[in-house]
This record gives sequence, structure tokens and C-alpha cells, in this order.
Amino acid sequence: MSADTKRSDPQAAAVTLRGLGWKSHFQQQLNEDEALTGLRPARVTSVRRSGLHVLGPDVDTALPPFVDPEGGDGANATIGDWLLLDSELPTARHMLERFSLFKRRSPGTGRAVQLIAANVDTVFIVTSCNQDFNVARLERYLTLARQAEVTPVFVLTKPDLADDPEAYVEQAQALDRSIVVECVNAKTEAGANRLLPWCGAGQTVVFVGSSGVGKSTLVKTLTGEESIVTQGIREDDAKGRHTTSARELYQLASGAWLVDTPGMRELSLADVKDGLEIVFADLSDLSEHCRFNDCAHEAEPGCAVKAAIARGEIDAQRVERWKKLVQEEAHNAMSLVEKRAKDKALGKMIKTTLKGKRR
Ligand SMILES: Nc1nc2c(ncn2[C@@H]2O[C@H](COP(=O)(O)OP(=O)(O)OP(=O)(O)O)[C@@H](O)[C@H]2O)c(=O)[nH]1
Ligand SMILES: [Zn+2]
Repeated sequence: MSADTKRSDPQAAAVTLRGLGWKSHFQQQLNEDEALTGLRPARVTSVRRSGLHVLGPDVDTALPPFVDPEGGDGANATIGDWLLLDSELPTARHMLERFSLFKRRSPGTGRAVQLIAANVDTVFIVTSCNQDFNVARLERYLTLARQAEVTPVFVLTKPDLADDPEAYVEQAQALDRSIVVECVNAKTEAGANRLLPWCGAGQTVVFVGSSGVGKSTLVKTLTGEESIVTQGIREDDAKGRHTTSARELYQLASGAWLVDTPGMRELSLADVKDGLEIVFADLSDLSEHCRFNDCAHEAEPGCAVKAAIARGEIDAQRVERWKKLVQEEAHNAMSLVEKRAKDKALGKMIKTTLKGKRR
């Protein structure tokens, strides 16, 4: 999204737990653990190297980075997380269990997991009714959404520039009959307002999609001109100067919270095994009937996938897209060390083969 996207100031409106996205999912955790009594919930609205910013009904402050002592891969508090604060200082004591999470592998550093955003309700997967429309890309975003356990909504923009927008809607819908497909002219208020059902008070949403598909245009309308507009919050940098930094979680006119972080663009297809099994459930089920456990569905005998293609029961192109994503996921999920070892082994194998040929 372009930097001139207008931001409403979360401090402007009265802050309530529910308005911040508090749900029974979180309340239950409080109720079930006596040790948490008396702690105050606040939501992480921004994450920097220097620390977090949290917002709650009676708190709006910077905090040092928080790592939940219970540990694990996802122990760092990230944007959208709920923390429980000590009433005095305030200090973060506990992180509440998330209901959804976008994460990625940081490139080049082996297995380190980077958390992008937590507790997101809806991901708007935006594409246009033109050459940007690409079924493989939609499947890729869908896989990321399913992995994160966030409800996907397809948003098809620029119908006003297309001869037959319905054809695009039909193609998107065919990917998954259970997903809502909205076809909207992003430049009109009526168009953007079609997204309001997912943007109620306390909902958390995020937009993904290629550059130029209309994400900023939609957000501008949803931000609303009448709300107090800022470019972010002022923070002192190390040299004591005021720098303006955008918050990564900010509020739309309807009361929803928008995740706006560059991390969303850099999501890679690592660790999306579950996502792939949901998006391509029919194909993974089918592959369980292949004779070989590790069937690549190429030329193996007894391949159930190939057989189903031959009988005309499944779409061969979809199978190819699935195989490509599965391969990409496996490659991304490998650590750098494993990748190097694999390359080395391959190099050795080629050398030996060449030697054998020469002989
Ligand atoms: N005619 C028409 N133009 C649109 C529509 N949606 C977006 N546009 C135009 O497409 C251009 C790109 O829109 P943006 O909102 O900047 O796209 P973006 O997805 O935010 O792009 P990035 O900021 O690069 O990620 C702008 O000139 C918009 O006015 C639409 O539904 N109809
Ligand atoms: Zn097979």
C-alpha cells in the first residue's frame, strides 16, 4: 500500500476491550487461570526492534519486546497480540493464546520464524478483473490464509474496465465454493462499502494482493475522510529527533483494525503444509491411494492422481499448480544447511554420472 494512505488515530475514539477485538476466546483464558486475575489486557499495535506499542482501555504506551516465558516458536509478541499487563508499571506478564497467526521464515537464516500478525479475522485477497487475475496466485494466497486460520474473502476490483467481470468471479468461486467473492469498483464508495460486513467494530482485517490492484484505494475509502487523520505516531529516535512512524495496526472508520505491515508482502510459502492440505484436500486425499508413499505423481506405477486425470475426474492443470506449490513449500521449509547439503549431494551425483559416462 502506498505511504500516503490516511490513518485514523486510535487514541481519538474511546478505547474499549471489545472495540479492540476482545473475544470470548480471550476471556475464557482469563477465566480459566487464576494466576491471571488482576492483570490488564492490552493489544499490540506496533512492533519495532526497540519494542512494542500497546493499547488498552486504560493504557497506551511503549513496552520492551515481550517473549512469553512458556517459549516455543511463536513466543514473541507480534502485531495484534493480546498481552496481560501488570497494573503498576506497566509490565507485560503473559501473552494470550492466539486464534490466528501469519508467520514466515526469515530468508537466509535457516529456520528462524518471524511472526507477522496475530488474531486477524479476515484476509481480503485482492486481484483485478484483468491480466493480474491469476488462479495460481489466488491459490497461493488462499493457502497462506488457511495456514494462518484467517477467513479469506476474494475481492475482484476494476470490473468497470472489464468486458465480462462475471467470468472472473466464476473462476475465483470455482476455487472454493465456500469463499465469498466480492466484485467491486474500488474507486467508488459503494464498492468499498461492500467490504463492511467484515469490517465491524473490533474486527481485524488485512489486505493482500499485487501492486496496483486497488488495496490503497479501498483502504482510503474505508478509512473515511471525517476521522482524525494522522500519518502515525511521533517517536524520538536515537538522536533525539522526532520521527514519524506509522503504526502497523490502525483503525478504519467502521471500527475495524487494519494490519498494515511490509511483512505481509514477504510471506513465503514455508510451513504451509496444513494450508495446502486444506486448499487441495481432494488431491491430498487422492494421493493417499498412490502405490508409493512418496509418489511424485509423474511416471510412477499405481499413481491414483494420474489415473484420476486419465478418467477426466480432476483438472490436470490444477494438479500441476498443486505439485508446484508442494515443491516450493518443501524447498522453503528446508534450512539453509539442508539446502547446501542437498546441492552438494546433487553436484556429487552429477560428477559421478558424468565420470561413468566418460568411461
Ligand atoms: N477503474 C478502476 N480503477 C481502479 C480500481 N481499483 C483501483 N483502481 C486504480 O488502480 C490504481 C492502483 O490502485 P492502488 O489502490 O494504488 O493499488 P494498490 O493495490 O494499493 O497498489 P500498491 O500500493 O502498489 O500495493 C489507482 O490508479 C486506482 O485508482 C477499480 O475498481 N476501478
Ligand atoms: Zn501419485
